[in-house]
Amino acid sequence: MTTRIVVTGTDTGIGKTVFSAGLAGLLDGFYWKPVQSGLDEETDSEAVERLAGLPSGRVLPEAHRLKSPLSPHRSAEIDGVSIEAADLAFPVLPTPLVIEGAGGLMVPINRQTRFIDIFAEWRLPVILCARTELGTINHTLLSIEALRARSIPLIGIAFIGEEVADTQRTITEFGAVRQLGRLPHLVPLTRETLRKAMFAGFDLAKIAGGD
Ligand SMILES: Nc1ncnc2c1ncn2[C@@H]1O[C@H](COP(=O)(O)OP(=O)(O)OP(=O)(O)O)[C@@H](O)[C@H]1O
Ligand SMILES: C[C@H](N)[C@H](N)CCCCCC(=O)O
Ligand SMILES: [Mg+2]
Repeated sequence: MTTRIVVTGTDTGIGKTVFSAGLAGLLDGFYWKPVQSGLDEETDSEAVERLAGLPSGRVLPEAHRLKSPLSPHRSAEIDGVSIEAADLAFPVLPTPLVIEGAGGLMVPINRQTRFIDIFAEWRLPVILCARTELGTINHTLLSIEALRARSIPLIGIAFIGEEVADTQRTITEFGAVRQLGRLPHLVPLTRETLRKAMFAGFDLAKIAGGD
């Protein structure tokens, strides 16, 4: 059973947090967003508190909370702080832990280090979230290539959005990667609709089985 899973994505704003909330709920685990940039609106951790249906204490505090909703490296500079890789040592816990990056793989945490460099150090299995809309084939295959070039274990793709069967098939075939499932855009998005959609859309054995 994989106890620590990194959730990353092909871009910012594609649904990593909602998927992470659903996954953490399904695994009855913990959630950690090491670096949160943007504090004026609901943070990722607050969204997971609202959506995951976990007991209190399961959403761990961020290592960095940065004011501006920008790339972490820039948001940190504006706040006059520096994010170091050592700040992002993941906690060792007895139960599953879902760790969410920020934006996509190449997003920098400072002027020398990107999230993908952290993931390569961690060597934890990764789930890559991807849209299903036009444009996702390129973004997803590029992300897969970047993970493979660094031997970062990739459990598979979590598609987010309406079904586009040929796009999903094209990505899994060219990427030689498992499709873990698909999370549609939920209206309304609630703890209940998310839990139902995760049970319907994903095979936990494929996910928890690891890379
Ligand atoms: N499956 C979904 N159903 C309904 N709304 C969704 C879904 N996935 C994402 N959203 C909405 O889309 C917006 C962006 O989603 P989310 O915050 O999960 O993106 P993200 O990839 O985590 O972004 P970031 O890179 O900032 O962490 C949010 O308002 C979220 O509520
Ligand atoms: C602010 C946003 N919600 C994320 N937390 C950070 C996204 C960084 C994206 C950087 C980029 O790819 O240009
Ligand atoms: Mg997020």
